[in-house]
Amino acid sequence: MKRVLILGSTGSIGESSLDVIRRFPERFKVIGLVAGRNGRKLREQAEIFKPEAVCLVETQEFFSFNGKFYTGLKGVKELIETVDFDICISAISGSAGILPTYWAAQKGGRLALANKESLVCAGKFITEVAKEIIPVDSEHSAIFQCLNGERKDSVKEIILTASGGPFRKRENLEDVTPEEALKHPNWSMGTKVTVDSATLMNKGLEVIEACWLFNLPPEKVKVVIHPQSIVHSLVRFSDNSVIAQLGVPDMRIPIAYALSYPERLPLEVEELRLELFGLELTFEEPDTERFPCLELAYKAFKMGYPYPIVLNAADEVAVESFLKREIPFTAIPKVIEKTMELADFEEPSSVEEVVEIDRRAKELARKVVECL
Ligand SMILES: NC(=O)C1=CN([C@@H]2O[C@H](COP(=O)(O)OP(=O)(O)OC[C@H]3O[C@@H](n4cnc5c(N)ncnc54)[C@H](OP(=O)(O)O)[C@@H]3O)[C@@H](O)[C@H]2O)C=CC1
Ligand SMILES: CC(=O)[C@@H](O)[C@H](O)COP(=O)(O)O
Ligand SMILES: [Mn+2]
Repeated sequence: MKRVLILGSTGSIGESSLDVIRRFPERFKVIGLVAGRNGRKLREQAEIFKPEAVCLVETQEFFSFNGKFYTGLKGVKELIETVDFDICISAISGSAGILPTYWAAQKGGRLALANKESLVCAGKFITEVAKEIIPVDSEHSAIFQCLNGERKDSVKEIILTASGGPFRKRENLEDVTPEEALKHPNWSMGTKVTVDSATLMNKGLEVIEACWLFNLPPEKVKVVIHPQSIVHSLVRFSDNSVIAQLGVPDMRIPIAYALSYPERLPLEVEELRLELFGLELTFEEPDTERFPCLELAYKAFKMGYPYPIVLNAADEVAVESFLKREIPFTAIPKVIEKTMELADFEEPSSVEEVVEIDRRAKELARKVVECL
């Protein structure tokens, strides 16, 4: 029986994780749940899964519950230190996930990682302390599966697939609305990652995530647009064999794999039936002129610390401003580029310094937004 802690249990990945765990009660037990501000949903989850401890980080709200109740960021730290878990699913959205992910990695056990922002910003520190990281992000889970049993020196390059988002074919991006940006063609996800998919920043963050996870230089991490989101990613080997992982777009598949690796669970989700649907699998180059965020991410990673932290912070501010209709969709990459230009921060020497740079870079990005 594996004891599972979920950071971000009330979100899209959190709920899909609970759905997987619920199907295998003999294999997994929920031991702790951490959420931001959705006390109502956390309470329902606590009633069903009966964890030893819960934490609401962003409100002082409290509900009576037969276990330990923590609040605030200090509360997450205490919960992680106190609760004895085998697997932590890291699924808080954004840079709010950096410290909880780091603390969970430090504690030992398996880190089932969905929160890509924590690797983008603090990959150096998290990979230093983590005992085992199994990716949950669909592309990285695909790469991880393709690399299974292969020698690292046989890898020529990895190829991340990107759906291209809802605006792949749209001429004019100036008048894009938040409602349109929140309609992902294939995946149902939280708001931040959905808008990032529409700008291609999600793929940029995933390139950096892949560099840390698989210890590869950015030159060996490529991106191809694949609008059907069936091929989740590919690896090209030294003999020019290409191995890919395919499946229906359902996050319960990579979540289940991260929980059960090296085994596979008998997971009842929709089968991929290519012959029934006459499904076409197509691939094309990303359009980096209309979607500059992808190139900005490569640039930030090549520039090194602290630029990936600044990139991510500015993106979070820009996405929030776009969703509040303060800036147009096309201003998102402009805010990020300008914030990176103005940023004058030192290289961080600890995860606490990463968090401080994130805070200051967000302040700077807000000023950039005001000046637009
Ligand atoms: N959704 C998906 O299919 C995929 C997501 N990912 C990544 O997984 C992560 C989560 O994404 P997703 O589930 O879509 O996001 P959601 O927005 O659906 O959920 C975010 C979760 O984080 C919690 N949260 C937010 N802020 C804080 C905070 N300060 N402290 C503690 N908890 C907080 C929310 O709590 P509350 O709601 O209670 O406020 C919620 O539980 C992201 O990094 C994303 O990029 C990666 C691949 C696929
Ligand atoms: C499901 C998942 O892993 C998301 O990160 C997904 O990749 C988003 O789709 P895009 O390919 O459009 O970024
Ligand atoms: Mn992904």
